[in-house]
Amino acid sequence: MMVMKPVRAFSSAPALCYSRQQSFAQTSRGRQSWRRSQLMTRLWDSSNQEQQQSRPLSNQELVERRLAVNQAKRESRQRSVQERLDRNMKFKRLLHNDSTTNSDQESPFVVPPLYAVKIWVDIDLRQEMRLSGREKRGRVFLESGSKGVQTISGLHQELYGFFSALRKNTFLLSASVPPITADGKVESLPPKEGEAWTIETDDDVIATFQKADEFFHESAVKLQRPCIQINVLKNPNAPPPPPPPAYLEGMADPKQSETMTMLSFYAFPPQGIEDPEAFAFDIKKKWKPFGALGRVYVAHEGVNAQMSVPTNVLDNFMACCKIVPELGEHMENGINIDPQPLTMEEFQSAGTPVNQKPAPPFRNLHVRVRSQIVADGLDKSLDWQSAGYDMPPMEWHQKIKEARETKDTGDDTSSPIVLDCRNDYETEVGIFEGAEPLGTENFRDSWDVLKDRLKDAPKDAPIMTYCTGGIRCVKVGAYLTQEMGFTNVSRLAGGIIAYDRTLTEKTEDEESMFKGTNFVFDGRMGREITDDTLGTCATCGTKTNLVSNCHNENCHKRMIQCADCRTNYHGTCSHACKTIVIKGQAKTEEGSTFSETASETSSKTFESIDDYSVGHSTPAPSVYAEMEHNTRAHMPTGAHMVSGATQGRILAQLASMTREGRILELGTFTGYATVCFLEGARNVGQITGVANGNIHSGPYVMSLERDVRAFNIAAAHVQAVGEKGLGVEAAELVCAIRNQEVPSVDGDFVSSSLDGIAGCDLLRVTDALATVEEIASGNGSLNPAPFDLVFVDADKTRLLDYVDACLSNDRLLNKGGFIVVDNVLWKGLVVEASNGSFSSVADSPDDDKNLVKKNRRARKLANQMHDFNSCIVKDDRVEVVLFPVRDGLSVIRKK
Ligand SMILES: C[S@@+](CC[C@H](N)C(=O)[O-])C[C@H]1O[C@@H](n2cnc3c(N)ncnc32)[C@H](O)[C@@H]1O
Repeated sequence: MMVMKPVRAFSSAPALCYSRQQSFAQTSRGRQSWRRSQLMTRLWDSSNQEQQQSRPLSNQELVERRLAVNQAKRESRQRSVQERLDRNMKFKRLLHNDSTTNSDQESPFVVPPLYAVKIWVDIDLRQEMRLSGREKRGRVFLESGSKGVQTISGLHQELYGFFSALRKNTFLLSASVPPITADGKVESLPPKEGEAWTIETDDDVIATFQKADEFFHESAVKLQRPCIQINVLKNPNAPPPPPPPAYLEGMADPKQSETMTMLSFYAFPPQGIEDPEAFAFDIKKKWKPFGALGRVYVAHEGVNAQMSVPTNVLDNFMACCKIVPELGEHMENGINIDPQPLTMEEFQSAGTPVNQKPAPPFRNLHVRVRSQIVADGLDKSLDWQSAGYDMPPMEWHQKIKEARETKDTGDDTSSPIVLDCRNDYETEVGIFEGAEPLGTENFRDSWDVLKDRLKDAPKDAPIMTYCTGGIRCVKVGAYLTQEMGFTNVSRLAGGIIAYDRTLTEKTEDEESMFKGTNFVFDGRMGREITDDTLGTCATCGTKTNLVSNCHNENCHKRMIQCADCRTNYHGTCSHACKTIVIKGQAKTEEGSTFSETASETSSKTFESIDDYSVGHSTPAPSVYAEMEHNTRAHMPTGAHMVSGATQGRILAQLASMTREGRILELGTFTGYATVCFLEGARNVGQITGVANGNIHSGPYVMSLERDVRAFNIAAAHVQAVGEKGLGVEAAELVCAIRNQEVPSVDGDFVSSSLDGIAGCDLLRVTDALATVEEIASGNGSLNPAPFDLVFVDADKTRLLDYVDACLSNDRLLNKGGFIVVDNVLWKGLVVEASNGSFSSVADSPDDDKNLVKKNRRARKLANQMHDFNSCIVKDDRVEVVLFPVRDGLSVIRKK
């Protein structure tokens, strides 16, 4: 678990940068940075400052510092939005009470005096601002009197809070008396000619609210409170929006691009990057229109980027990079472009598969601030501008060819020393002829290797270095010349990527001196340059050039592994990691397999009560983890719906406690809980001695599902369990489902049984509620013997109907039986629902439409869940215990 350090831990070098920041603060970017540094200065622990002054920021500190700044900004924005929302909510409640308890017009303001302000927005401005529905039908309540809005800036603030897209100086305000319908409803219509007055000054604001008061008292129609309409009009004199930068002119729509181009570049600008955070923020914003993806590192020393850009906007992207002062001419060798763009289809599967599914090389654009763009581990910074000769690829090609020929003649005394400055796993799958690998596991180890390798070399020995894209050789070149005193150092300009491209572009049928695969730092993990297979699978020893990272997050070792082993080992490097991945746990001893390793707990330390509780509960058989993995592989977007280990154990235990082990599940999904129930029902059968349970008697599970795909996966799972039980063999069988197309069930019905004791039927239905109501009515085709436990886990909006079907008579659920309802805490939001105000899913002006929609749905469901919980606890036909496990599980006993 990641533990956030307290803010105090940001002990970097405020005083060190202080004077520089003061002069820097005179520029506009400087001012931004200045404000940020001021904020940070407040966060720093002054007692630590002096001793920390000269220490450069560590990577971790930089990251934490950025997180803290962003967090502070987010919190402050959220606070102000929340305050507005709370206030409006409070007003609405007060107004509601007021209107229900006090309709006396003589004293309308029992609650704080409020104005109902209708907001009408000019059509042009509406379109420009792309207003949401709520904004178009604007209404706010503003307090009057000393707490109310009395100034023009106060009124502007209210409007900025209301319209997230409203920009300073782009609008004018006027006010008018709103039209009132005969039954007292306040409408919001465009103001009539000559009936509106402008609001420009504080006096206009006061006069406007006075007018509202007058209208309230004089209106022929009875009004609940004073109201006024504020009109937001487009300012004809507003300065035109700045023209788009030249590099965006005439740009194609990146979404229409048929191909993606992979590229990389780096820059070590001589002046460095003054404020990496501001730079990262700026550059991300600049690149947004291009739909670029990738991973970019920014540090004081420069920029290092691996990206993919839609090919139809590549020229615009490059033009944009050129005018950024820190990039531009400092992008050594320009932008390193992969010779062959990928079609969109190729791109979608060019990355390393995730959960055995195709994945693109990049999914997002990450621009991250680091302490260095290539971590070198040196204790001082060298002059990156002076790093030897940047040798053009064709010259390099000739030199390597000559070296080969010389070597063939047996005289290689004058040959250059060619050093491959990449790590061992990169060198293993591809290398230049005649090159010597440094054989490092990490770039930081290069210096000792170089010292050792070159200790006897004359200072004028020709040394040629290369790496993937050239950036590492800048550091190696600087080290060799400045620290070791070599005078004849050259580096392959643009690295292997540029070599490959240049050779392809400039020659026909010229033999590449680089053999094998060029490892690249994006999801492709390699680009084949020649078909030589040089690597050896670390797991089985066959020849392969495939490189991947171990899927066990705690290991993540980069390794060479063939496609078969990748599948068999679940993308991990060893049996140990495979077991961890399968079990979804973080710690297992080397060599253990699927076994239920309760003994591991004795030596384990625990980080939380949850961790401790899991560690001291009998572990679930490994087949369950396999089912979860299959769900993630085949239905990734719904994988969170699976009950999972903790809840699954509770469900199995509850099923084991029932009288006859008869369980009905509503919402099978991929069958995880179904198998838990089968396990419990089997346990009951083993005690009672009743076997071969079925729809009419004995231990039996019926589960209803409407989704075909989920149904098919669940069918495969329960059938595997029916065939192999719950042990290791079942785990292997279930695991095998992962890599195959799940077979479609012929029909809507699948039967299985666990250990010949507990029977199971999966039914595909159109609507579980209709089916249970039919069973409860006794008039349908299904007439199962009553169940002991009904697990309600289908649609969450009709819970009371499902429960009613269980309680209306005893056909569906036995007396003394249990109804178990999942998700009753709805991500903890029921607490906020019960308070009538949501803070964690409140709308914020910065939220995009999707988030607004998601939050609205979350609030709606939380309210419904709260209503259900409030209702069921008052129902005297049942007794309820709400367990705060996972997303909340209510166990309801039918009296
Ligand atoms: C939360 S998941 C069930 C998870 C499963 N019980 C488990 O614990 O692993 C809910 C499932 O109910 C299904 N569902 C939702 N509404 C339904 C309905 N009216 N009839 C049948 N199935 C429904 C969904 O397709 C989904 O697969």
